[in-house]
Order: sequence, then structure tokens, then C-alpha cells
Amino acid sequence: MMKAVHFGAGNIGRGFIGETLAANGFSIDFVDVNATIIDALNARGEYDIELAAEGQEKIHVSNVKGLNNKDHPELVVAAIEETDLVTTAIGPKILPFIAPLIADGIKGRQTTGDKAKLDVIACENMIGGSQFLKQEVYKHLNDAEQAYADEYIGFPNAAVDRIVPIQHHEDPLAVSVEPFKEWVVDESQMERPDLKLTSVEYVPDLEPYIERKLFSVNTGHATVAYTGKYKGYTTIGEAIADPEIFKQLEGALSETRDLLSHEFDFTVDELKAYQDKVASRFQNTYISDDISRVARTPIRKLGYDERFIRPIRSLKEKGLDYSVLLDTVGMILTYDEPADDESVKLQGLLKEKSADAVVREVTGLKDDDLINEIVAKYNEKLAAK
Ligand SMILES: NC(=O)C1=CN([C@@H]2O[C@H](COP(=O)(O)OP(=O)(O)OC[C@H]3O[C@@H](n4cnc5c(N)ncnc54)[C@H](O)[C@@H]3O)[C@@H](O)[C@H]2O)C=CC1
Ligand SMILES: O=P(O)(O)OC[C@H]1O[C@](O)(CO)[C@@H](O)[C@@H]1O
Repeated sequence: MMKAVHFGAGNIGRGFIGETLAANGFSIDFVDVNATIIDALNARGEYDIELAAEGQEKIHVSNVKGLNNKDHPELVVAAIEETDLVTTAIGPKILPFIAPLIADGIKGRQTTGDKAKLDVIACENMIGGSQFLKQEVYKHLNDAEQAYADEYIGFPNAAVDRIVPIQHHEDPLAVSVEPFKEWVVDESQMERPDLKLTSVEYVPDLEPYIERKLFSVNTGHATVAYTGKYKGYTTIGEAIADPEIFKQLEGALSETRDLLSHEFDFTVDELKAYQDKVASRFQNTYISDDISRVARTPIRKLGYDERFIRPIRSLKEKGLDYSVLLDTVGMILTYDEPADDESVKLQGLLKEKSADAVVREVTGLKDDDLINEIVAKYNEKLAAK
């Protein structure tokens, strides 16, 4: 049986990556700091995924165990030494914290003279996630170890798409997911192109796929979430049923569609069909998704290469319309959610400093005109709230 080590036994880890690895005949060592989940994985060695659609079909995942990296990092390193594949779905900000474990696993493989190649795939909502993880791992390797990794360890970028909301079940392992799923991997960055998973798509260049996904699913979902919060809603379902918010979603997607059709080979019609499907996925009544999940970590989401600022920059450069995205950024800056540390930090910064200084800091923008536009939009939204 092939072996996989997967970091992050959370929603996407159990609800998507776990399903795919198990269906391809892998045993899975899930690595997490959540003792309840790890203990349950070890006690049972299996769990169920439920499809959030009529019939609520169940998918059974077996041959799994849990490794607690807080209590037993040495077991994680040992598992990496023996594994055929490493994947992560842990959140972009956590990648630097697991990098030392992956580095130690690579060192162990080198020490035993292991010539087996290995791919490490970060499945995060992030452009260049695996290559970012590679940089973090290489910080913990000396020159000889890096030379070994250059030859034997691949870090292919990937895009994963499946909506998995926060779970509310008695069973800590149960996970309800939308039926739609898409996992795309950059084949050109793989060290083991022979190890291909059924149902995963391998492409020579990931950029069009990750940008189409991030600037449709993630820009769109976040638009519904922040506009919804601004209008006082709590769930995505409530927000998207409001015609004004649906119009905001359509406006945002129309702008990113324009960008994607200029940047890549997709036709406008293809993109429209893709984005209509995305909008219908947000309307799935079998899923109950909180705005606070989709809007989580607003400082990250306002980042330079993230789902709003990146398309706005590119649209501006091309002289194309970005007014709806800008309007939404104005609302993101008003996002006030006491349970979200980044929201608390953002609102604190806006109290301490000028809006101009905060926008510069969180977006990384240097374009004075664009910064002024964002600040004006923020002031307008604040006044109208
Ligand atoms: N939920 C979704 O619909 C989708 C999520 N993603 C991406 O997948 C990643 C994970 O998201 P979710 O599964 O939703 O989050 P989640 O919060 O359900 O899962 C993350 C898991 O990582 C664990 N974790 C946190 N810090 C850790 C550490 N230092 N060491 C080991 N484990 C640690 C947590 O305990 C948790 O179980 C994110 O990058 C997200 O953007 C991508 C596509 C869809
Ligand atoms: O995980 P992030 O980057 O905070 O964003 C949440 C996003 O993840 C998804 O669940 C799947 O990509 C989207 O529905 C949502 O926009």
C-alpha cells in the first residue's frame, strides 16, 4: 500500500485530500495539533465524509491514523522518511511552522541513502503555495541537504477547490462537503510524475488554473461574505439571497472574468460558464456556511497577491474596470468581527493610524493613486454604515 503524510486533519484535509488519497489506495498519516481529532483517528482508523446534496451520500475513508506534531514530532519525521507523498491543507500562515519537520524528514531520507523521489504538495488557497513551503523548508537545510532535496524532492504548486464549511457534528471526524471537487497540480514541478492520482488533474502550467479558481471562487465567496457582513447578515445563505449582494457578486466576477480572459487562453463564454457554476455552489442549501469562516483573516485577504488586490492591480494596469472589487475592499476595511484576531488587529490599526498608512501596510501597495481610491472608498463605506 502506498503511504501519504498529510498535514492538517481539518475540513479540507479530511473532507477532500483524505478522500482522494484513500480512493487512490494510500494509507494516510494525518498530522495535526488537535488532540481530539488525532486520538479519534487512532482509535477508529476510519471516518465518513457526507456529500451535502440530495441523498447525502456517504464516502468511507479507511487506513488512516493520526500523528500529534506537538507531542510527537519525531513520529512525524519518521513517517516522512518512509512516505511516498506529502500533502498539506493547514493554512498559508502555518506552513513555516511545519517546515522544520519536513526538513528533518528530508535529512533522514538523505542519511539513509534513500534515492526514492518524493513530492510535497501544499493544498492551500494561495498562489505558489508549494514553492513557498519549499523556501521555508530550505531555511532548515544546509548546502549538501539542499543539493539532495534539489535532486529528490519536488514541491509542485497546486490548486484545490471544494467548499467545506466549519463542521458541527457530535463525531469529531465527520465532515460534510459539497459534491464539487477539483484538484490541479503543476506537473512541471513534480519529481515523481509517475505517481499520479486518479481524479487529480496534472497540467504543464498551473497559473491559469489557480488564478481562475482564486479570482472566481475565492474572490466571489469573499465578496458575498464581506458585503453580507456589511449589510448585517450572519450566513452566506442569507447574504446571497439578497439581490443587492448577488449583484455585487456578479459585478466582482464580471471584473475578474475580464481580467482572466485578457491574461489567459480562456474565452469569456468558458469563464462565464465556470463562474455561473461557482455562484450556484455558493447557493447550495445543504451547506450552512458562516460569513465569519469565508471572511476569516481579513488582513491576509487584503494581501498584495491575494483575491482582491492582485486582480485590482492587474485590471488597473490594463486600463480595465475594477470598481466593484474596489467597493468590496472598502467594506473589508470595515470588517469588525471580535472572534477574528486579524479583524481585531485591523480595526485596532485603523484607530491608531491614518487609513492611508493602514492600507499601505496591509496591502503592500505603493501606487499612491490606488491607495487614495481605496482610502476614499473606505471613508465612504464607513460613513454609510
Ligand atoms: N475549507 C475549504 O473549503 C477550503 C480550504 N482550503 C484551504 O485549506 C487550508 C485548510 O483550510 P481548512 O481545512 O478549511 O481549515 P481547518 O481549520 O479546518 O484545518 C486546518 C487544520 O490545521 C491544523 N493546524 C493548525 N496549526 C497547526 C500546526 N501548527 N501543526 C499541525 N496542525 C495544525 C488545525 O488543527 C486544523 O485541524 C487553508 O489553506 C484553506 O485556504 C482550500 C480549499 C477549500
Ligand atoms: O481558506 P481561506 O483562504 O480563508 O478562504 C476561505 C475559502 O475557502 C473556500 O472554502 C474554498 O476555496 C472558499 O469557499 C472560501 O472562499
